[in-house]
Amino acid sequence: MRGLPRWVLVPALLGALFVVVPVAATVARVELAPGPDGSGGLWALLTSPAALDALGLSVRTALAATVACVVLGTPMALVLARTTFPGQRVARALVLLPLVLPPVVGGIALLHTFGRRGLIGRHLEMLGVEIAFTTTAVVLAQTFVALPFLVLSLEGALRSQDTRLEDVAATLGARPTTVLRRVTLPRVLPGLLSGAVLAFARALGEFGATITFAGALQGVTQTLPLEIYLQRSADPDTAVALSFLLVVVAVLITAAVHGPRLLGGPGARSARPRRGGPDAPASRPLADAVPGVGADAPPGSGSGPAAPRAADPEPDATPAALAVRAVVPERGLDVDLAVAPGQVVAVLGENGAGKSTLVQVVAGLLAPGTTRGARVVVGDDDVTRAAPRRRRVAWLSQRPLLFENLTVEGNVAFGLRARGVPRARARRAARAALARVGAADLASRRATDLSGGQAQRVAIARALATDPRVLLLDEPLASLDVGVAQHVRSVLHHAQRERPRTTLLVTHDLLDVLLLADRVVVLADGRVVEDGPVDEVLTRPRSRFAARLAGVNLLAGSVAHVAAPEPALVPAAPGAPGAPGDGEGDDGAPDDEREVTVAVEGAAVRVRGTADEPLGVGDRAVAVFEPRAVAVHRTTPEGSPRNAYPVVVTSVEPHGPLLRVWARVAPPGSGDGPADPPTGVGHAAPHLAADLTPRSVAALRLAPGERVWFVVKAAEVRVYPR
Ligand SMILES: Nc1ncnc2c1ncn2[C@@H]1O[C@H](COP(=O)(O)OP(=O)(O)OP(=O)(O)O)[C@@H](O)[C@H]1O
Repeated sequence: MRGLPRWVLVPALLGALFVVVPVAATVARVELAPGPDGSGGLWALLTSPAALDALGLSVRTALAATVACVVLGTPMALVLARTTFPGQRVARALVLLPLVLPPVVGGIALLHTFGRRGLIGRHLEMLGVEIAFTTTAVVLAQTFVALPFLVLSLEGALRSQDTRLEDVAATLGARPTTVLRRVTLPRVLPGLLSGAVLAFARALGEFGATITFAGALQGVTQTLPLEIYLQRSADPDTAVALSFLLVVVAVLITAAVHGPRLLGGPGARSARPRRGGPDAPASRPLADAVPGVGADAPPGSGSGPAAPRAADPEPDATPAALAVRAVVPERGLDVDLAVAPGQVVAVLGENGAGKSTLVQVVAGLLAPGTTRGARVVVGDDDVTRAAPRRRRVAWLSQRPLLFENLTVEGNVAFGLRARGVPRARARRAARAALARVGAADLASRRATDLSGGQAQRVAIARALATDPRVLLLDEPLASLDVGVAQHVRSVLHHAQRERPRTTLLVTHDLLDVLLLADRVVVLADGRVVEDGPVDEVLTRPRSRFAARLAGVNLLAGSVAHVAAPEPALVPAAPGAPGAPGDGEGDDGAPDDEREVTVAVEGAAVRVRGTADEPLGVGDRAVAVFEPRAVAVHRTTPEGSPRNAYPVVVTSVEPHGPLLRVWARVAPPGSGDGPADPPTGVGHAAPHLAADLTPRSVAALRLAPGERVWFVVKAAEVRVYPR
């Protein structure tokens, strides 16, 4: 009752009574014992030939209708839940029409379709096939009214599932049919069972369509509801006894299917997605449950340039290069990227920059666009049009996305089995892959019974077990605690050292970049804005994102002034002071250093610094300086050569023994003190950091919204071309 008002109980109870009392009233009317003349009595009534005929017919036809509903309804639910096509809403409404149609209307519709003069019936009759008023007609009528129940139930279950598991299965090499059989359907089994039960119950109780389309011939079309209806006036006791029987049959069947749920069976998994009893039938590896799995993907059966081969558990070939040109306008992505064999490229960028979209394009989950030249090439194979399973590109996302219906070993062996590796060999390889990530002891665990770090290690083993040519790591450590992330990071590090793989690593974490990557690519608004070796990008960032990652301030803009002499235009005579090779310029700085002033984008300010690369007026440039080089003043500072910026403090946060004060450059306000309003600074304005001691922060009374001045000496600012 927690969180619910007590009055809710009253209508809830009334509703329950409304359902239960009529059933109880019927049951109360049942005469169990025979009358004084020896006639009647429940047993005699139920075992009369007419009752037995009706019961047998009802159960047989309802079962047949349920099978028909499963066979037809499952694909219908899949199409409705997993595809989009024009007129889908209309199609869905039509499929569900029997739910709202009076059954007798359904019977008439069936008669006009399958009757002797019906649309299809007249052709069937020419072939000597008659359907109306036969047992087949009963099954058709029951299927007609019961089908929407299965479709609705299964479609709901399918829609609530995370489709990325199917994407993972596809990238591991599974064919669509294998994905459906081993990933999709096992996960929606409870929904399928509920739908089948509902369909059976509906078929068992079907009356209107049956009597219209099939009539009431004892033993042929006279099902239990029809028998009850016919006996109602002729023999009310028999009608009551048969009604009782229908209630008992319905209750028994519902309990039979839903019962295991209460005992921790397959249904239990939907109620408790993370935990389940070890005896649950669905917890068996599906490889055991489905004989011959993988037989539809024999080794080397694929066609096309990147056809899969049976994965070798032993590391083999040299890593493949990756080239991707992707233009996906609806996601704002326009990227051209080439990755050397075995290189680990950290893909960085703000939220929404396009990192995951790039990864999806490489994995084959998203087309690279229709622009000329759009392509994905792995090694020598152009896989632009190849299905994910044919690319041998493994994809690891933020969530481990393990297959819940499989054990840990079953998960890791999945890709190998999907590629046709025999079961025993796949299991051996899976155990070896688990051992490599330090998870050998987890092999027989259920995938749902793992911690986040364990699950992610298993996911890594699963990705590596198929020996992918390219590894896509989309923030695989993002959802882990710091300690666990460190462990998983070192697992990845060792895996890469043991067997270098061409890798795209999407991350927001500096440690990932430092420990795992060789190169950094920064995306902004779907474009590559920075690309270079890790050390270069972190020491000389040219994008705001890289600067923030490296913990330095960056002001981007264009060169407004270069102090004479222009570096490249006025070369000094060899040997003369300031000439190349003499080691020093006029001011004691290295001779190729020049003072450069940059007009900053997004703020009406300039920054002066030194550049050691040739730069001319108008060139795009970035000015970089450390937060510890920034002094903070309450009033406008005097003196030169200094850069001074009016800023509004946005936050103060701990940074080792210091405090980092974040502030946005803002036009000088009406004075010192709090800005009005404090948030009135545009988000495009440069965001700068200053590292101060807690004492200084207290003395300056720095708090969000305060207007102060950030001051940095020109000698502390390095300017680089963009
Ligand atoms: N399924 C989708 N359908 C349509 N647009 C999408 C979809 N997923 C992402 N987008 C859009 O595509 C752009 C790039 O998104 P993407 O997820 O690739 O960014 P990201 O750099 O990975 O971001 P994050 O760091 O938040 O994961 C964003 O504008 C986003 O809103």
